[in-house]
Amino acid sequence: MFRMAEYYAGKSVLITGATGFMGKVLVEKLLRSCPEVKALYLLVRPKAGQSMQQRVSEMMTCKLFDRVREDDPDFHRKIIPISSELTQPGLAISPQDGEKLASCINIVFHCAATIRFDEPLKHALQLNVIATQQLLSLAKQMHHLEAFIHISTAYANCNRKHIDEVIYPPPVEPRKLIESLEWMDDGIVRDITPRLIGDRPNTYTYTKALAEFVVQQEQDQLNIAIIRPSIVGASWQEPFPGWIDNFNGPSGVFIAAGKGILRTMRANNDAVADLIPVDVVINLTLAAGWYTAVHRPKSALVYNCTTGGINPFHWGEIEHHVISSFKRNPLEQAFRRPNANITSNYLINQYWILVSHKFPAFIYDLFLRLSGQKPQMMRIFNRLHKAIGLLEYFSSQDWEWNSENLNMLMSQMTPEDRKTFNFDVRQLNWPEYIENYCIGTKKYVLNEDMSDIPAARQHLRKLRNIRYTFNTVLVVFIWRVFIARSQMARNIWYFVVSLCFKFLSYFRASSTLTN
Ligand SMILES: CCCCCCCCCCCCCCCCCC(=O)SCCNC(=O)CCNC(=O)[C@H](O)C(C)(C)COP(=O)(O)OP(=O)(O)OC[C@H]1O[C@@H](n2cnc3c(N)ncnc32)[C@H](O)[C@@H]1OP(=O)(O)O
Ligand SMILES: NC(=O)C1=CN([C@@H]2O[C@H](COP(=O)(O)OP(=O)(O)OC[C@H]3O[C@@H](n4cnc5c(N)ncnc54)[C@H](OP(=O)(O)O)[C@@H]3O)[C@@H](O)[C@H]2O)C=CC1
Repeated sequence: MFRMAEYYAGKSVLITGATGFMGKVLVEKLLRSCPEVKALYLLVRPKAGQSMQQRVSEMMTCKLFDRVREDDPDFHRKIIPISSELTQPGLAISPQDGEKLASCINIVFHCAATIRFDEPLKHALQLNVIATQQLLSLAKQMHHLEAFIHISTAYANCNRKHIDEVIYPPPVEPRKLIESLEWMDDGIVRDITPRLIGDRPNTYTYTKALAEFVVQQEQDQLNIAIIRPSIVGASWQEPFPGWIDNFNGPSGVFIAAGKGILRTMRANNDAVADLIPVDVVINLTLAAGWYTAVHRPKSALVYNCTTGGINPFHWGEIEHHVISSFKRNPLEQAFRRPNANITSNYLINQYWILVSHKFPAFIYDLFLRLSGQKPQMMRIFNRLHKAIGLLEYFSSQDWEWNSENLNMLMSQMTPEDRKTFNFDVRQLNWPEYIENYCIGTKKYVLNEDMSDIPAARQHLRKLRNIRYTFNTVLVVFIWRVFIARSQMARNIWYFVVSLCFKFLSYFRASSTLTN
């Protein structure tokens, strides 16, 4: 059987979205585990005043590439950035670059997308659907293309409860939608978006579903596979545990909880939290690239890349492990001690938002104002509420994904490849993974030093003392205001105290008897 690294040896690979979270891990893994790969062509756009060359050079200095750098300090010679803005006609690739790509590329990995949940429909359509169409056209001109791998999402069909590894009919014919939106101004598109997306929660899942259909249209002319990851989280094992570089999906929620800002969120404790580590997704993607090129399935194969059906873990458990992990390894300058409750009850959540989010934010902002500083906490909470409001759809229900193709793929790999490109999530130990994930957000997203943990713990102790003092003052205040002034309140109070006293005496007496 062909080993995967042998297959990738001498191959030229085209990657879109290489500067993104998953793209970077894909580039790193290809360079590290397939060292004979010939060249990686990355479609990159200039951004934020940086040229595409500068962006790629900066990316390669990132800690993620430390292991590759150790193995091969000259690894960057294999990386060839190609200037491309995916929302432009022809992907804004120069004719020379177009010719070069047509003559040398063997495999395409299409990762680029807008993953924002609040993206205006026109823009999401432009990037997630039209750019995919254009990339497919470019792929059809590639003389030596062996596989085209498209990264979709497990939630592209989240309007269904059970999702098979098939491409479902699209909610609308993409071509018709593109034609009709062309003449509409942004205001009209905004007004009709809820009607168009129907029972999907956002433009992201809607356009990703359309993109799958667009990809499927080319299955007679290209060897295609579609990867559908669920909620992609920090790495499990590679290149090192806990690597993560963004606030997307659960990461922002974890950080907000670790900072003691997020205290409540609407989620179903018993619903499956379908997190999937980024290295698992990338290993599966590379395996799918190899299988598609070598075995050339007759039609596009879809791989649901999820954990829920194989090794389920629930939001309630995630909450418990995130909070205890951040208590052991606190973030610096936490606003309050980490302590979050998730609930599926709307009213309870609203109550805790008021008591645990808005009230402390108001008090803190008042303190800032009085000390001559700019208030900021209410603004942070408003942004947080907007973000978690968009995520609640995914944390309040479960889905079932079939994973037959994933199992088939695993069975086709050699035992060595199964180790090198491991995507067997049965071995995933969730508490350990969540611990590394939380530490990863601290180290790689917030760039905090692990040596500062004793000081961060000291800060948490200070916050705990402030809380105890505040609670004591509150109790004394309530006592003074209500109890001391009303006979009835006093009677109730004495009744409660005497009841507690009786209970205590009873337990003391019964424990003396048993001894
Ligand atoms: C104990 C807890 C237990 C919890 C249990 C429950 C957990 C539930 C988690 C559910 C996750 C569900 C995910 C579903 C994923 C579907 C899978 C996919 O296919 S798709 C893939 C998934 N796709 C997604 O996840 C996309 C979702 N995200 C969005 O759509 C948008 O970001 C937005 C609408 C939420 C905010 O838009 P907007 O207001 O315009 O804000 P910007 O975006 O412009 O960011 C501004 C700045 O703020 C920064 N920052 C961000 N968050 C935080 C934070 N929490 N804190 C601090 N900072 C944060 C951010 O880095 C940026 O910094 P800079 O660069 O300026 O320096
Ligand atoms: N993260 C997740 O939880 C999940 C992600 N997915 C899918 O995985 C893929 C990768 O996601 P992820 O890495 O998280 O996303 P990121 O947002 O981190 O990366 C997106 C990439 O797309 C590129 N891109 C966006 N717009 C353009 C453009 N106009 N021209 C050129 N390049 C552009 C970005 O480049 P730039 O740096 O220039 O902005 C970036 O490299 C996506 O297809 C997504 O749908 C699926 C399931 C879950």
